[in-house]
Amino acid sequence: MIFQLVKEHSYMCYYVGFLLVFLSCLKVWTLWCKKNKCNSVGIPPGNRGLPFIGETLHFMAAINSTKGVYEFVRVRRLRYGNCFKTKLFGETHVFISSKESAKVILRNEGGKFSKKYIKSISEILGPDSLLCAAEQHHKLIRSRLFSLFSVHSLSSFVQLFDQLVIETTNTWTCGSLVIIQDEAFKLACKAMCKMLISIESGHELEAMQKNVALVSEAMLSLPLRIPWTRFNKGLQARKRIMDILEKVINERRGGSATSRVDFLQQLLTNDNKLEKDEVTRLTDKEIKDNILTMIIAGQDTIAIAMTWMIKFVDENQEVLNELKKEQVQIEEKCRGNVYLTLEALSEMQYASKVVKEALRMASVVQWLPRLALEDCEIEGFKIKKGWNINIDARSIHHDPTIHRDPDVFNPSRFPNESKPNSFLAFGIGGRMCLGKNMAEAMMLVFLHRLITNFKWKVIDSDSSIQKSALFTKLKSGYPVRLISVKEDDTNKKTMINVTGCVI
Ligand code: HEM
Repeated sequence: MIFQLVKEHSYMCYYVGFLLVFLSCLKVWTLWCKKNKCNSVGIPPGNRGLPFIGETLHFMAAINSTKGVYEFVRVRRLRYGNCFKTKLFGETHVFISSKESAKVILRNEGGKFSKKYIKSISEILGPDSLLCAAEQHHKLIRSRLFSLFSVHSLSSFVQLFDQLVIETTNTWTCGSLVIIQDEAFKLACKAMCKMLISIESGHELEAMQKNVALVSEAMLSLPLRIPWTRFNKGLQARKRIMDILEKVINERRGGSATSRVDFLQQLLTNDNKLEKDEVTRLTDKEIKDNILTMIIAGQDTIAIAMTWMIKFVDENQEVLNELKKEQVQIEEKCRGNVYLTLEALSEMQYASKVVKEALRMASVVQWLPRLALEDCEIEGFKIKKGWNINIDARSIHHDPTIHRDPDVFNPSRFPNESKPNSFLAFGIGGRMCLGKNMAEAMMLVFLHRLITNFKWKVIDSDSSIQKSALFTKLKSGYPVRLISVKEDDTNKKTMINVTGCVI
């Protein structure tokens, strides 16, 4: 009889089944919300989103939008304030935008915090990368890499970089269209490959450039090892870079090319001086991960920073004029030298402020990630062990209580507004950028050569951000039409008559 009933009213069964599933889901959802509410007393405000995935989909949507991934953070900071939490890729993330908390967390005097990147970044860079290594391991690697960034190395690097910039700018003719970001990217990659492993041209350099670009693109992606995904392509590119590095290391260990003067050779030579079992020796795996780290850390960041700097300068003609005055004077003074020197850079006082202001405004690295190693309290909220803590550098850089008129490009605000812990472009504390001086020097050299050799007209001033980029990369790449400024017969600088130059 029941069988008969079911047969005649089968659609009823579907309704009842659907109702039961719906009610069960509702019950689970209510219990989940109740549990979260009980647990949320004293913890930062925010939306943990859907079970398991949290707000990952919103985060991925921001990554794939032209407003850039920071939009995800900006919107929530406006909604919840200086400290909020969210859930990404199955983990709790807290974002904090106060310089007082930045000091406590980044200086890490109590040893309560470590570094932690999201999975896509840490897998691409490798477990032995200085950027990702946990505390003790980090100290060991940093102490070994630190010596590579001496004043002596910086001095040689300035000349090397200037040589590359001159070679590149010599190929730019009056009227040529140049995409600043692409050129800066190629320059930075060339400089890093030469400085680190003496790869400077040909097939190997091309392969490096291609693979490094794929690795960079994979840093902010869903960490799925599925063929054709950005992440998987990045992992494959990483493997190819590792193979190139392994080949170079083996050649050096085998005795060939040991006369090279580069970072890799310094690491290997220093290693040989240590006893075989000494703990401070770096393994080949550590060397490879960190050469890759330095290529990545020193390429995208610098190319993007240079591009924003040129954009800001162009949009602020008074700054440009002031800068020109200073740079032309320095050029006159350095006339006898083929390349710029560290001394010449130290005289670029106004340009140094321009570099710093560009880094503040652009906030290329938008937040600095850490991991809470124990339960603690931040900004009056409870933070649990294992949570990811992100210091929102961009918001601190644009905080009107710290920087007056924060959205105005005003290099002269420095040094007056140099308040402690409020300039985080390179981080602060024990994990501060190792390449800070190098990066500033590169920006000064690039600025000097561009300003003293060219005027330019911007072709696309759109500020949209490139999708899927880890840093605030301009989508347009900032294309400009160049007009050269040449020396006349009497060796004086004159602006070339631009008639005849197609602009
Ligand atoms: C404008 C360019 C650059 C910017 C904005 C920048 C910014 C940063 C930031 C924000 C950090 C992380 C700080 C933290 O988490 O507390 C960092 C780390 C690092 N940067 Fe840079 N960087 C730049 C260029 C370079 C260059 C040229 C190199 C050298 C090749 C370099 C090498 C590194 C390394 C090795 C680390 C890891 C330091 C550690 O964890 O001990 N960076 N950088």
